[in-house]
Amino acid sequence: MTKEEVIKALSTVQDPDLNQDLVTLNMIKDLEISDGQIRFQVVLTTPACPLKEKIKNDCIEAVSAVAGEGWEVVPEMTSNVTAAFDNTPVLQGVKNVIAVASGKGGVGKSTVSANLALALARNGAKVGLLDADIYGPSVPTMFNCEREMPEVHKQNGKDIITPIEQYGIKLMSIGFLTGDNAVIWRGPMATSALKQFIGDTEWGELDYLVVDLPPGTGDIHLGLVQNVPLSGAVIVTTPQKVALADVKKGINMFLQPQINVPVLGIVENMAYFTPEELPENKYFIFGKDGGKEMAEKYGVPFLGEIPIVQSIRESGDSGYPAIMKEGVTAEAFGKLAEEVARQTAISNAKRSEAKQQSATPNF
Ligand SMILES: Nc1ncnc2c1ncn2[C@@H]1O[C@H](COP(=O)(O)OP(=O)(O)OP(=O)(O)O)[C@@H](O)[C@H]1O
Repeated sequence: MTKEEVIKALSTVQDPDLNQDLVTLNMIKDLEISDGQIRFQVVLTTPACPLKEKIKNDCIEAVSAVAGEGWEVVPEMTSNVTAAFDNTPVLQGVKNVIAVASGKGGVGKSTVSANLALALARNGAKVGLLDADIYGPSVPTMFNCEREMPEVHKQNGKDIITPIEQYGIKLMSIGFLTGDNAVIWRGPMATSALKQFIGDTEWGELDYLVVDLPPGTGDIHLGLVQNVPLSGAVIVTTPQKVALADVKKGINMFLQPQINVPVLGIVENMAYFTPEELPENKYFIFGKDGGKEMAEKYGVPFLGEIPIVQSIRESGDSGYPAIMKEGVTAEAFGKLAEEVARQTAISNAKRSEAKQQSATPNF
């Protein structure tokens, strides 16, 4: 067997999400052929790739078919999360900024943000969570670090904030800086405070920074999307008709031409009630499939359903997010994280393809 033959075989294996073969996508690294073994790395675009097993099996099948008997094919599945943009002046070192938004309050946006961030980290990614809900910061309570004060140091005459680390992710919330004192920010002041707060936090290297936005579609949102390079937005809704009507506003905000942020998809929170001890029993108390139908209507991906489970509320209040305990909720948030990571990778691939095409001269 030669390396060329192996590469040729691997160039028949497609990444089903990105619709290109692994060799063209530059995903094959460190190919070695020795002692009856063909070893290589497959570098996926996210550690949470739900297609990991399929791609691995496709590689083994394609190479084995060419190599024949007597060869063992050993792909090593690794990952390198793709970045939304190269060399952005804001948030350098942060590959993807994912905004979590909702058209209206109380749909569980903060709960989804916190558990999504932890689920991404559980799959091996470097993750930060920014609580941009400056009117009602909830990260300090949800992560049991209400008494923490982030360290501030001077760098080139500027105050730089070190985020708090808890449960393996980096956290920043205006709540850390204001304590119990409610802050009344007005439009432009809120935008500039938030901009400073984001830019002056030392995040270091992150694969994903999840941003929990305030509810609604106001000035803060516009300010944020204009000042921070967002990979995409996740819209949280509940199944009721009234909540779904607000989703439209949320989607439209991100898609308007001067904003133009891809909507990674819709997640339906509180999709149905389930008793934790009987997870197969599902009660669709607010109606069924509203989020899914909304996603279809607007042509955006449906990212998944999160059930209403008593422990989600309890764990949020006790500072120990639900995903940290095995069970039906950990499973639901795990699937959501896989889907968000997947849609981010797809969106990044589309963006870089469009960039290459616009850079290619048209003869
Ligand atoms: N799937 C769920 N099951 C049970 N309780 C939930 C679920 N999702 C959220 N909750 C609870 O609902 C309440 C509101 O959730 P959360 O604070 O996340 O909403 P929000 O949309 O961020 O609110 P706000 O608009 O105030 O920012 C919290 O007490 C939370 O624990």
